[in-house]
Amino acid sequence: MNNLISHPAIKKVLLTETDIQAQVQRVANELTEKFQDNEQRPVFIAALKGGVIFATDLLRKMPLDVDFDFIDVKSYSGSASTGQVKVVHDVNMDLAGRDVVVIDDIIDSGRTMQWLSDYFALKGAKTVTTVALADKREARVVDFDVDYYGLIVPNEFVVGYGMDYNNYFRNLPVIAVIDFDKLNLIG
Ligand SMILES: O=P(O)(O)OC[C@H]1O[C@H](OP(=O)(O)OP(=O)(O)O)[C@H](O)[C@@H]1O
Ligand code: HPA
Repeated sequence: MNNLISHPAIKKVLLTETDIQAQVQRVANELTEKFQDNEQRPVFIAALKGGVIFATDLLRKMPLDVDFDFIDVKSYSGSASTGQVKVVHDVNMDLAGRDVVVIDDIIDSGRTMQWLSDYFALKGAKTVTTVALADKREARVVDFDVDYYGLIVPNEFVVGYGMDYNNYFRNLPVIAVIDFDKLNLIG
């Protein structure tokens, strides 16, 4: 089987596995400090599919008692945002009065995280904290600042560690930039 990292459509590696884990550990420490004296367990909600790999690594680095749930939202087709966030699968938990922490892989236009933040507030969350591994802040089209992030990425389409191009490269263990001229070699 071919090595995914040496796939011709992978143009440049931005972060190695070791670099990623160092940033995940830093964010885990920051969140542990924030929630360690909470009386009630915070609810960590991972946004499917991209946010799951980051969320499972993050939670295992936090020595805290937490609730864990998922929401599946979609807004991308290939590398283009449709501009509309659609809920494919909703959370199961009652969020009224809870401290909610939303985890996603990347914030690009900012639409998804802003929408999720508003959505959980409408469901009655006491607080909503946003966390993303990658912050592509140059690409924002809405005015949104994430509370905690692992790294800032350039305004290019990135893949790996949960981030995909049409469901390819999610399981790439590094974070890399895709070569759009070689996308015909995918599949
Ligand atoms: O800031 P934005 O421009 O909204 O982009 C970020 C969102 O786009 C991706 O999700 P996608 O809709 O591709 O679903 P997926 O996680 O299942 O790949 C990513 O996982 C974020 O949720
Ligand atoms: O750069 C990106 N890569 C993967 N998924 C994404 N969703 C929004 N931006 C991106």
